Amino acid sequence: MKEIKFENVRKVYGDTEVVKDLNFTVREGERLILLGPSGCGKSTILRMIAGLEEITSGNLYMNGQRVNDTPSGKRNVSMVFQNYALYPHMTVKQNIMYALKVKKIEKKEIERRFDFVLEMLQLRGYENRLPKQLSGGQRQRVALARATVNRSDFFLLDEPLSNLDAQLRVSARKELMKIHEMFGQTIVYVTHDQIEATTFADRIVLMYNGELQMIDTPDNVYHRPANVFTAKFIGSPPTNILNIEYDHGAVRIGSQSFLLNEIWKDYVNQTGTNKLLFGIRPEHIELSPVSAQKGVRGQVKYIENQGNNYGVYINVEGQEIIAMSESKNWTDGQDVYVCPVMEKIHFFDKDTERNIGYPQGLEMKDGITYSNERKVNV
Ligand SMILES: Nc1ncnc2c1ncn2[C@@H]1O[C@H](COP(=O)(O)OP(=O)(O)OP(=O)(O)O)[C@@H](O)[C@H]1O
Repeated sequence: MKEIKFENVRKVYGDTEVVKDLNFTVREGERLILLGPSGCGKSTILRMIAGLEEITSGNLYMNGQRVNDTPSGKRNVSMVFQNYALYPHMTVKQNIMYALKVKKIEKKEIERRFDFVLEMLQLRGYENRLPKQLSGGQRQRVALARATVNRSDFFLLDEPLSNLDAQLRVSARKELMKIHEMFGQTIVYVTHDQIEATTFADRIVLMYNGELQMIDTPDNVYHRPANVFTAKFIGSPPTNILNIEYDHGAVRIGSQSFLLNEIWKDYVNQTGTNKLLFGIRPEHIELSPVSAQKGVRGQVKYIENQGNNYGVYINVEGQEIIAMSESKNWTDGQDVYVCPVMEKIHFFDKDTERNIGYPQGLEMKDGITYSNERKVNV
């Protein structure tokens, strides 16, 4: 059971609680990404799993065993750091083989593993070089190779690709996927890059300020955000979060309103709350230059060229809304009707900022089935 379980885990430095009451399980063989802004506690969590950081309170289980007091060397983990942490005075070969020698693995088996990993990570010909004689990408592959030959149950990576350029990152990610397919380790991977997270993860743990915000698949984190923070953190530009008045199926922004479809109307009415925030992603808004019943009127503030699309910034009664448009033919000050796509809207409780959930049977246009559960954090 290559599982990692956090049970009420806290980490405190002096007076500061940097990880707060953490409860989640990393499933056997999954690729779990720890994602969140700088300082949210991602590396601390990873280092607690590795045994490099003491746990202040709570329990950490690996393979079903409580490991709070188990030294790092006995946890069956391999780790890759952002700065690779290669031994500078050792050659590529010595760096990769070092841990195996320490573990007293048979010489023939060491050579076999070394040969395999050299081939897989395209390091043949570099065996006798020192780290300083390698490029960043090559050093990164040596660090991956060193972690791979160990064949440990748990593979921990802390921003392993952040020193690489965009192209090298893509190929390194593919190599990591290959390693995972072959050895099926449980992977915990820290990044603050959401593209990296969504392309690599089976599930994402989104952290903020030491607190777990949501744990779910990349699709659900994007389409079914558990709370306002998740909705705003995932996606670029971020989800529009608007102050609204809700009244029996009408969503009012200032003096204007639009009607929800029946399925949403029934759902929100049944929750019995009208203290709501409204969420819609920029890419889920249709813009119309002419009056539209499904929308509210605003004025274009400015246009941002985003390469393949244009971000249109719109003022709706004092609130700013960003919408994506394929057209750049919008002029500053022009009236525009903002029409949210009903299948893609979100409501959050104004006080708790938690998502109130989604109506059963809400049809998603892209054919993917999302969880309709009321996602309250985990
Ligand atoms: N040894 C330490 N002593 C005191 N505070 C620390 C220590 N290590 C980390 N912290 C604090 O704990 C918080 C979480 O740090 P951590 O490195 O886990 O964040 P992170 O999410 O990995 O950030 P980044 O993406 O910038 O690496 C930060 O506020 C940091 O300043």
